[in-house]
Amino acid sequence: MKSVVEINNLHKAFDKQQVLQGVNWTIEPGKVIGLLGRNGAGKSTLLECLLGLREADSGGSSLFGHPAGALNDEVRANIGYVPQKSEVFEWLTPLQLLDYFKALYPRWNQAKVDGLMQRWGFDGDTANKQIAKLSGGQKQRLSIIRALAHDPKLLVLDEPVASLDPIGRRDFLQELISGVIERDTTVIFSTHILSDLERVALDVAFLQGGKIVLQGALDELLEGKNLSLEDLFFEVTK
Ligand SMILES: Nc1ncnc2c1ncn2[C@@H]1O[C@H](COP(=O)(O)OP(=O)(O)OP(=O)(O)O)[C@@H](O)[C@H]1O
Repeated sequence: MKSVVEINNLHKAFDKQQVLQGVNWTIEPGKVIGLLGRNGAGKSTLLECLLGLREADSGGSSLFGHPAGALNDEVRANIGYVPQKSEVFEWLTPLQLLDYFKALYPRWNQAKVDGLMQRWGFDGDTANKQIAKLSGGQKQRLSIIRALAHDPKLLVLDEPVASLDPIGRRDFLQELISGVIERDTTVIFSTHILSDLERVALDVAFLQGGKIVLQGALDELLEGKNLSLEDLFFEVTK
């Protein structure tokens, strides 16, 4: 089966700081992968390069067999992305934002959007409030709804739950488990919340020293070692 993501020898530096130093990473369809690494390890940079949103210095990424820097509309329509922080479109209201994106995508699951809007607190005034005036967690919820709305085949989430309260996190994980994983969507998400990751991710990948140093099925990585995921994190990233 064709890989959803294929990254070959990817390098990226900011000024003299080498952040990614030869990342090789292949992700097969239907995988749900948690991307782990210390603060500043380069997770956001890697996810941006992976999606073609940031140009690499050398090496490259391809998505569904197409170079990430030159994706056609059809491939683009199969990708959902939740950035760590997004400050674009802040002058719109949530309803206006979703209407705007609806017009851009050939496929749009309005029933899913309506359900999530209602369950995730956008059923009253909040839906018509300027996004700039929403809380950090409300903005993050909206960003997740936008990324799920077109039923993407590849979902990339950069610390999607960082601003969410415990109920918001539980709701998000439930949505991920029931709505996304069951449809065989490939999911890559970075997080520092290991307990959440253990609930949904079957695979983990560790970014350390500018490379993916360890990747595999979570249960296999922990099997027989008498280690928790936190222990493994310390061991791999120290
Ligand atoms: N636009 C930029 N200009 C200069 N340096 C940058 C830029 N973006 C990121 N960096 C640097 O690259 C390194 C990796 O940053 P990145 O945000 O990718 O890490 P991260 O693993 O996502 O961190 P965190 O877990 O804290 O979110 C950091 O040292 C950061 O300062």
